[in-house]
Amino acid sequence: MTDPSIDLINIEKRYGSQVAVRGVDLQLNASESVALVGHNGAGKTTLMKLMLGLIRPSAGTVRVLGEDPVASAAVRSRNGVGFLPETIAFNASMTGAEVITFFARLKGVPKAEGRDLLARVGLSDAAGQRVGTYSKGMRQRLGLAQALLGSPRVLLLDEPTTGLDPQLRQSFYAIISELRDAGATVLLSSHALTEIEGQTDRVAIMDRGRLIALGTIEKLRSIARLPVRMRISVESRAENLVQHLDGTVLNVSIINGAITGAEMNGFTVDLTCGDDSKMEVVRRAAAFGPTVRDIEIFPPTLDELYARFLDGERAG
Ligand SMILES: Nc1ncnc2c1ncn2[C@@H]1O[C@H](COP(=O)(O)OP(=O)(O)OP(=O)(O)O)[C@@H](O)[C@H]1O
Repeated sequence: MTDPSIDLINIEKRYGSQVAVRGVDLQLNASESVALVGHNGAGKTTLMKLMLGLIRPSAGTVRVLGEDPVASAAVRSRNGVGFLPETIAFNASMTGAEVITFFARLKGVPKAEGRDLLARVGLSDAAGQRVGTYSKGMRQRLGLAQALLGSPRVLLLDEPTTGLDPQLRQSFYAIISELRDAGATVLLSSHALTEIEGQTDRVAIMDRGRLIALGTIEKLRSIARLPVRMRISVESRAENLVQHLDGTVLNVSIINGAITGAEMNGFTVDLTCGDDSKMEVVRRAAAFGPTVRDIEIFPPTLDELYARFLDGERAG
């Protein structure tokens, strides 16, 4: 097994009496993308700053590409890290091409790579335009292009899709997947839970400086044990199906309580059930006969899982 690209061991970061991050253990590997989610002030940016070596931990160990990122000798690992900050300001009087050439020079990367990256983020046509005339989405794409200079093995992106329209977001996530497939480690922070669902391999949930959950969405679902929602569509009256299910299947509770409340348009039944009784409900519904037209299953969303983990943490 290869060493993790990012290795945080029992990290604490204090600002005076304020504890920004505490007890964080986090290992990220090559060829994986991870979303870091949490409320404002949860500690996401602080973790990224620690990984970048911009600040030192008050306690614990940070290793990025095998090195302490704060150490002056850590040039190799610093060159292997790309970063897109939450807000990035460029010189408004420079063109996009000039900006990317400037950053390419700083990183010791050939100018041609900057041009290629502008094309990759869809800014070729605007390369000769002053950045001051760019829209927020264009500036964000320019920021992403500078973060990608030098083919970094680790990419840290702080709320990267803010200001991007849905189409740009899709192309942004396509770029992230390509980089991940090519072996990079991608960590991106986000508040947009609906948007990141299915876009990253793992999700890390932070709350008030602590890492309270980490895993694939399937793993988080199995830990959270939230109910699954189901929608069954029938050709005949839905009440008959409800009567067939109710009392025959354990752990089935009808949304809105009363059986009649479970009907929608007379032909649709919404149910919730435990994940472990989901298949039993499907079997029973299928046994109801050919009048069952469709069975849809809605597992808990990342939004719901996030709320559940936060509630659990705050209650416990
Ligand atoms: N330089 C600093 N001095 C003092 N406190 C700080 C400093 N930087 C961060 N903090 C505090 O540390 C905590 C974590 O902040 P951080 O910026 O890491 O959160 P975040 O999860 O990135 O939030 P957001 O989603 O708003 O960007 C907050 O309570 C914040 O006020």
